[in-house]
Amino acid sequence: MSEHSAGILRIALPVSLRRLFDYLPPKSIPAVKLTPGLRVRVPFRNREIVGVLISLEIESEVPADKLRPASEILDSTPVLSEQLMKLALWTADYYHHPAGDTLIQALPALLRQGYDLGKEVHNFWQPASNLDNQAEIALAKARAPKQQEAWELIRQHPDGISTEALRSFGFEKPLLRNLEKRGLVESLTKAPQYQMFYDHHPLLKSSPLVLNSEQERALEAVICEDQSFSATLLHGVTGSGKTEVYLQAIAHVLSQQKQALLLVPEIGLTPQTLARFRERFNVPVCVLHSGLTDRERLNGWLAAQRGEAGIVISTRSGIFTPLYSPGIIIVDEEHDLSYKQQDSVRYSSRDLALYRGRLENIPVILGSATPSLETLNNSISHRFRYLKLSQRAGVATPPQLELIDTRGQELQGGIAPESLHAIKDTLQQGHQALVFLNRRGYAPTLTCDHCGWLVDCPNCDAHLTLHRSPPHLHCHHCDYRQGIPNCCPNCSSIELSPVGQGTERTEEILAQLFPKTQVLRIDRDSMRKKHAFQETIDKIHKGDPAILVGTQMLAKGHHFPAVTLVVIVNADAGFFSADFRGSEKTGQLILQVAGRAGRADRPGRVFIQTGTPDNEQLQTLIHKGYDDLSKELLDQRRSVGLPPFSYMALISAEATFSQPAEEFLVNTANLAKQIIEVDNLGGPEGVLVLGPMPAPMEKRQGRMRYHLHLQAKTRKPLHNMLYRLLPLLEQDPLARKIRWSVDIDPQDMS
Ligand SMILES: Nc1ncnc2c1ncn2[C@@H]1O[C@H](COP(=O)(O)OP(=O)(O)OP(=O)(O)O)[C@@H](O)[C@H]1O
Ligand SMILES: [Zn+2]
Repeated sequence: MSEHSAGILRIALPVSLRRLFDYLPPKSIPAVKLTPGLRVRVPFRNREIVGVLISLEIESEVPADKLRPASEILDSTPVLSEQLMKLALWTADYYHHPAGDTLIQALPALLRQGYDLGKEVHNFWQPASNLDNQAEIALAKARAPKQQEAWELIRQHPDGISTEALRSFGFEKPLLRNLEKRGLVESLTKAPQYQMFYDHHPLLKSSPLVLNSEQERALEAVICEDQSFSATLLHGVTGSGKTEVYLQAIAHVLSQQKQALLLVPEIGLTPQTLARFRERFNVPVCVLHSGLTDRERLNGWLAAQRGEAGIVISTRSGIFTPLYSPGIIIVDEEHDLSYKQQDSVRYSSRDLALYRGRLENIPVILGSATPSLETLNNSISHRFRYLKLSQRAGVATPPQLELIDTRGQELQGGIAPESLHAIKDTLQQGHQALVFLNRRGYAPTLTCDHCGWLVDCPNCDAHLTLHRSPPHLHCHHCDYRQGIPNCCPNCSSIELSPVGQGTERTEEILAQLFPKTQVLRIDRDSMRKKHAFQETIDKIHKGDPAILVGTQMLAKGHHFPAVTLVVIVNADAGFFSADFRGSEKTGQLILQVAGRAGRADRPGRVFIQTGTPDNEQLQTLIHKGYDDLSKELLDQRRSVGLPPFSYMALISAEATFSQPAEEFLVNTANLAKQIIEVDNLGGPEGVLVLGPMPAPMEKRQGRMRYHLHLQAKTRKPLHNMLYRLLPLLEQDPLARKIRWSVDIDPQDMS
């Protein structure tokens, strides 16, 4: 133990060790006051790394002669607020991940790498100094509304407005360069200057819709209180106008000079959603998602931290976005699996949103048409307030769901005759039809008609998917690709045929059947090019008759007014999945896809094709709806003690060969059982150890995978056992030979 009068810096470092590290202050005394949340550069082993100061201590367990000084304090003010540090440390604790690594991941990449915020200069735009009004007249004549809008904004800022601020209003660089060419504006670089979001007047650009009575009640419930912490489930059927409630709740928050954080699923961040926010508000809206460069991400992060952006819209990792004056957190489509991080710190940002709301003492809204069973259960037990929007907004009516029995039917491109008829009718009426198929590629696999050989991935327990454009075989689990063989490698027959349907094949067949109609395919393959998605969405919005064929990408969050028919091909397979969440997820997906039909003034129909029309859960979903299905599923979960009526941790191990991975989990199971015994964590309320067992997909990416489940009725014993277990696992020599991980509240059990 050593005592140090100048203080000891306790620092979180991005390393895999489950502890914090002690350093002395840097030799050259920093000019800034040492406060938690500053970044510090320190020597670690034989390199220098960036960490975050957690606390100042007087003594250390490290002997005085072993303590090293930090190299440099990187910031003058903390990059992480006290609340965000608490959030990150809670995340590390709850998800049993090393604190340093968790904390560092809460920062944008450039800050992790030690980027110097002190030397920052920003790009600004201001009216040209030798502006002549001919240029203005020319612009007015040019009928370029977006340029006109940008020009008016810049004109209101004689001292310049930053490129970043302009971007958050939706004005990108090329447009600004155009204004520059016209001689209207000029750009300059200078030290950052900030304009607070509430200094933009008025706050609203366009007026809100008149709410229906359910929306009105929901809005009042959310904003009437003192804006302190509350958790609300907004359960609104598809098209019920949840987004309008969010918009108006946000307007209220902004008027109190507070900011809003809206989380959306990775796939839900549609350009229309963003456009809707930018049309409504006259404050900068900052958008954070995986497609940004490091610089763009940092800029957005800073705009939120400094209070320049009034609204932050972000996917999962945005839950750690710093806010100058937090006012509300909204998690849209809260049931979506993309909120759960599947590697490194396996957090659920929906669950973190609730914890953050508590820390910041602000309301949290979880919205969905198909809430997760966890969230529904929380509202049944009154932990969350429950608000329902049971009607579609405006004049739209709920879509009518029909089951199509495909047994004994001749399908074309996977589509039943009755569905084809309906597509034809829909097109004749001048509307659009949407065909949903959860399989991209041409066909799920390729077979030999002669000997029955199927083409398998060499690295995974999976078939290769056949793709036609360009022609190849592709593993969707490990990305392995190969050419299409000319003959069967088993019997040399040249009769190889595709098995089953993929979006490419359905698109091809529909294009043959409806040669005069445009068939638009929307999946990850067809949307790979940069502007492809936006271009296709624009085509759909034109409203001309069309058939849309797509995967999940098309299913969620979109508002296509001309779609009046939805055909769901084989979505019910998930009801038979081995995963205990299979039925829940399938029910949600079917309803989300169905929800795309009839969202405007024309009623919608939904055909659900199935080979198992008698399936009870499918029947419940169609005839009684999601409320009844979710009640049944909750009863089942309760009777067998599965989440949300129990808590789970999944310990996974994988290696090139089975033996070390399996042995590691056998050791883990034994250690777990010893801890249960010694610490008295067993019994009916205690921890159950299940496994080890092979993972449902035993081989993936060339590795053999095993699972061990730990389960308990309450959280506490499970976490107490993990606190004891995990440090022991780190000491197992096998731990270094294999890959292993802990997943708390696991969602993906494959
Ligand atoms: N009070 C209202 N009056 C008229 N139209 C409304 C009203 N509220 C919402 N709408 C319109 O109804 C449509 C659907 O609303 P919105 O997108 O907000 O629904 P949602 O519940 O978020 O949908 P989903 O969950 O299916 O994506 C939109 O076009 C919206 O402009
Ligand atoms: Zn593979």
